[in-house]
Amino acid sequence: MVSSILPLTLTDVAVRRRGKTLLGPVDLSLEATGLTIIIGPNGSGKTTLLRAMHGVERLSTGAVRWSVPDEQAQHRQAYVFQTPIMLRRSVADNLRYPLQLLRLPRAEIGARVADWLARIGLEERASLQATRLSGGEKQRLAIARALIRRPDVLFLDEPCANLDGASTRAIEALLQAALDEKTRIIMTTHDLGQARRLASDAIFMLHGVVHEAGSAARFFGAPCTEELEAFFRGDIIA
Ligand SMILES: Nc1ncnc2c1ncn2[C@@H]1O[C@H](COP(=O)(O)OP(=O)(O)OP(=O)(O)O)[C@@H](O)[C@H]1O
Repeated sequence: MVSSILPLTLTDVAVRRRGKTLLGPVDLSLEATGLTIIIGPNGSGKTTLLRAMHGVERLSTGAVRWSVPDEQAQHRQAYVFQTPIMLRRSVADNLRYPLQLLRLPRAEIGARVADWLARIGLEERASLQATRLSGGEKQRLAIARALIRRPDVLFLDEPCANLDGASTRAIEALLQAALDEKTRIIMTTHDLGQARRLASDAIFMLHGVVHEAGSAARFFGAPCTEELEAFFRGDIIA
């Protein structure tokens, strides 16, 4: 494996639509390892920031750079949406598809699919149409379908929105295993408990800009701004 596509650097990144600034200016650098949590009130720009990092949001100014050329970096990252999108195929075929696109040998595809079916506990449902799975199962499958390609970086937008405790735990276990395998994870969440459980570093978005950022211990233990303290208390932030 060639060296990581990280660090990721955002320089003066802004996204404006119809005269309104949705994001920025943002200057950020994300190191090679760990899990970054992006938190903030509704509409603060979390998803826009995530999409900008992934290269799917048209920038009005600035640049997003990886340590390798953009095209290479694109191939080595994956993005999982808040509402998982299932191919109208079986559960196993949903896992097989990204590997077929990579033109991996059949035996390798078979082995990886079997491994991931077991990891997400869906071996018995391998031939079921994926659209029939429950919300939690769909999200596990969507994450597995992203990780099966072994990306350097996994972006997740609110992966546990609307999921119960058991489903959330199952997804957090998947993310922890991915971290152990050195996948870099960058995700948004509204769940502060989840943020504390998973983050190695965190970003607090407010009104489209990074209001505060830092290592998890400092960020959660000793927030620097009144707004972040208020957000942790559950106050409404204007
Ligand atoms: N394509 C677009 N055109 C115009 N406005 C947009 C567009 N996409 C997002 N917005 C607006 O940009 C702002 C930031 O949206 P974004 O989805 O990034 O926020 P968020 O922090 O992820 O919010 P939430 O927590 O509700 O998911 C919001 O006010 C949203 O309505």
